[in-house]
Amino acid sequence: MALEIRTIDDGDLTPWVTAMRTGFLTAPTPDKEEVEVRAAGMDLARTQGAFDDGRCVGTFRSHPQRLTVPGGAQPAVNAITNVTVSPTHRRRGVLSRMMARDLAAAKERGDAAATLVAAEYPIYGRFGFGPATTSAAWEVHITRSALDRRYAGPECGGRVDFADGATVREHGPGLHERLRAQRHGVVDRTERWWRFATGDLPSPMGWKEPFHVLYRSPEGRVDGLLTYGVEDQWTAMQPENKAVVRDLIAVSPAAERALWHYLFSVDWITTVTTRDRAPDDLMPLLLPDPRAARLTTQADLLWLRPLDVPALLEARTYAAEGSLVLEVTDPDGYAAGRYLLEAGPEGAVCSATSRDADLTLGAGALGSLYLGDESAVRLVAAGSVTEERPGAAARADLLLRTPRRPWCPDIF
Ligand SMILES: CC(=O)SCCNC(=O)CCNC(=O)[C@H](O)C(C)(C)COP(=O)(O)OP(=O)(O)OC[C@H]1O[C@@H](n2cnc3c(N)ncnc32)[C@H](O)[C@@H]1OP(=O)(O)O
Repeated sequence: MALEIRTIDDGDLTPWVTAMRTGFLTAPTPDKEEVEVRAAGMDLARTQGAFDDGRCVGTFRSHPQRLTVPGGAQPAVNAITNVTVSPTHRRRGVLSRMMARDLAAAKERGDAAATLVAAEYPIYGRFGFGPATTSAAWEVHITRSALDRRYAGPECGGRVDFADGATVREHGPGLHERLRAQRHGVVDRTERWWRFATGDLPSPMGWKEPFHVLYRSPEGRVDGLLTYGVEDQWTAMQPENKAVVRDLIAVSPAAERALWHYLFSVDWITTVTTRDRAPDDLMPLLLPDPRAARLTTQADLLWLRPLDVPALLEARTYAAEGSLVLEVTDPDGYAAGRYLLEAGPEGAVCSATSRDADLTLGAGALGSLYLGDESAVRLVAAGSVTEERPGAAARADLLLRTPRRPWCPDIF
């Protein structure tokens, strides 16, 4: 019997979760509670399974997402996740078939783009995705930072207090909404996200209660949240505890500085590790010796696949006034065309044109340039974008690049 790819129904949930766990190399059999918790967050109409003789061997699902773009707009995008094909069925085009179905549905729905976090770099370029944000992980050796650890609370009258999970669920979503309005690359967090982060829903990935700390401004506004765990370690009667940051979001520099400074000052903690930060994170600059913050990983995080080029380019703002003609190639057709972008700090107009192109680029390269993290000049030098008119790549960079780099703090 030929391999069947279809959306799943309630009766498929346990085999579907089993197949996903198999693909992700975790113990295959889920317990009932995990299946129920996962099912509550799935839209079955957007959840595909691949079935071989009735056995689920492939998983794929998507969900609605809001992505903040430069300027603060938050267009609807199609977020893809839980992609697996069992090792017994890999490299037979199963992923390609599920991806084709999902992208067609997203285009039909009018989503401006599709997004995902790639398990491995080589998988998604062929489907028109390009790496659009960079993620950084640091290990901070506090004793080498020359930081004054005498800490008497935040500057300017703000305050830092511990919070329980319920308080985080009360204040976190509003704080995150404010962050989303000001930082491009950030994606929305659902109520479920906050429940998982605070232990209110059992996480399939396991959960250990962390410490939550809120920063309040002098006016009493919650402007920052820090969530961290601690790994206990003592050597020769000396504390060498490690704080592992799970989340640090702030909507003012004062809040950001206060939360880092607080964490760097906690007794017994000599090392702080943090992942999924922006590559231009403020944190190293808060240390008298920034070399004490060692960059342990720097890699792509959010991948973006343009589906509606005019809608996407019109959603963001630009660093300068200018125009650009882009010839976008896309074997799947969704983003293909020649577009005139007339851009400026207040927004842009983008429409099909017959004018000569300034740059020729694939959908994935446009995905990489869109949030401002990548440089067109660099992609031309690497051979993945063609400059049709001298100076066009530098002009594209003047328009597209952003003062702060995009940051996607969440893996989904
Ligand atoms: C958003 C997320 O969920 S990311 C998680 C992705 N999942 C994983 O990494 C789990 C482990 N891996 C898997 O489950 C599978 O190998 C998948 C999903 C990555 C690929 O599924 P497959 O059905 O084998 O992919 P498919 O056969 O459609 O491959 C299409 C093309 O991509 C290539 N490809 C697929 N996966 C990879 C990979 N990991 N590395 C390099 N190339 C790859 C194939 O070689 C093929 O190339 P070709 O057309 O030139 O022959």
